Amino acid sequence: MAEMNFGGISETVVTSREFSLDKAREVLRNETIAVIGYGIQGPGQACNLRDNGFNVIVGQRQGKTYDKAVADGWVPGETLFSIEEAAERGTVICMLLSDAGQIQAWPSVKKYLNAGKTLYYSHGFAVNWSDRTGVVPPADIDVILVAPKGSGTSLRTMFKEGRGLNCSYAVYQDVSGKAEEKTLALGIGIGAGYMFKTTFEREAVSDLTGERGSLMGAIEGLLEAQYEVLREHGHSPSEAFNETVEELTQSLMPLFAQKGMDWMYANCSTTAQRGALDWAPRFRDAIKPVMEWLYLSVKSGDEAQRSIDSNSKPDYREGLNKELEEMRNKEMWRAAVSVRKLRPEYDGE
Ligand SMILES: NC(=O)C1=CN([C@@H]2O[C@H](COP(=O)(O)OP(=O)(O)OC[C@H]3O[C@@H](n4cnc5c(N)ncnc54)[C@H](O)[C@@H]3O)[C@@H](O)[C@H]2O)C=CC1
Ligand SMILES: CC(=O)[C@](C)(O)C(=O)O
Ligand SMILES: [Mg+2]
Ligand SMILES: [Mg+2]
Repeated sequence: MAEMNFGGISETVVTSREFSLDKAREVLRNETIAVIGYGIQGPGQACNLRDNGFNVIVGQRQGKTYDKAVADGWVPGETLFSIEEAAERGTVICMLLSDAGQIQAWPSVKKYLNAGKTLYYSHGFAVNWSDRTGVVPPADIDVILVAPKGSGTSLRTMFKEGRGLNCSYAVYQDVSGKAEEKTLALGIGIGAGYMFKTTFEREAVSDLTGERGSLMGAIEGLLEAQYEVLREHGHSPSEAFNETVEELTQSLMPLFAQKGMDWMYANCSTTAQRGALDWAPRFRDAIKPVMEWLYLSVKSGDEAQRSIDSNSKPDYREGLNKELEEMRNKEMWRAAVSVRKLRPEYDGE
């Protein structure tokens, strides 16, 4: 564990310097890690754990993602099973079904959660909103969390590049007295870059806020608003797209990712700096009430309920795909396809 100063506030973080991969392997030596669900997080975590030398099996229902598991080298009857069979065989049960799927599958997983097993999550959702999910873990098992702060797809690609994706970690129930050490071992095993400590409640609330806010919902809304205004005032799609998205992702975001926002500012014109410094507080003040509304909507459980209700429908996937198709077909994102093709490094992908 290392104490790190985050802008004046001291926090505990854990990296592979404090908790080595060898130590992680030692801690989980006698465990069979059952990754239940093979959607986005499942493949990232299961494949990283396997490549890191852990004893891993996968549980997934039949269908497209089961076939993906086979293509990734999981062998039916040896390392790939139905959800129930994996839950029975595993000693560490990693609940990586969709959050709505976890509710439906809970009765068939719960019956295999015997004393001595460990229940692992990558989200605080199921347990934090137990009044809505019905998920109440048995009292005689460890319940822990490692939540990658990014897509399972990035978890895997960053691992292959020798990098690591940051994760939060939490212990909800420590029966064995070893819950924290198992949590950290699993975090290192799945390829965490560093881990910061949280609780199930704080993870659930911050995660739903972040993804609805600046990470996904707010950024999409902001980009659309600017693109629409430029187009409504006669600017061409290529100009509107470049000035709204392409310059942000290709030039300016990497600058503030590397050395902070003031560094990005310092590398832009004095004209840009003057204007952006004036407009940033206006945007902050206009957006903050919506952020507050969002936070309270998450905190009250309303957002969790909405996601449970819509994602529990049998045709939820078709519905989501249709909405993504509508997004893809917007002029802004069709313009993006052409812009990407014009990048000098474009290689047909
Ligand atoms: N997608 C991501 O990268 C991230 C996800 N998480 C968390 O990780 C967990 C897994 O999320 P994803 O990988 O996005 O899940 P997902 O939406 O990709 O679903 C995983 C699998 O669940 C199965 N499934 C869904 N409903 C089912 C049901 N009723 N019965 C049986 N199987 C069912 C599907 O076959 C699917 O392959 C969630 O708790 C999520 O909040 C955390 C960080 C990032
Ligand atoms: C990728 C991630 O961490 C999200 C946005 O919270 C999610 O996929 O739920
Ligand atoms: Mg997240
Ligand atoms: Mg999330």
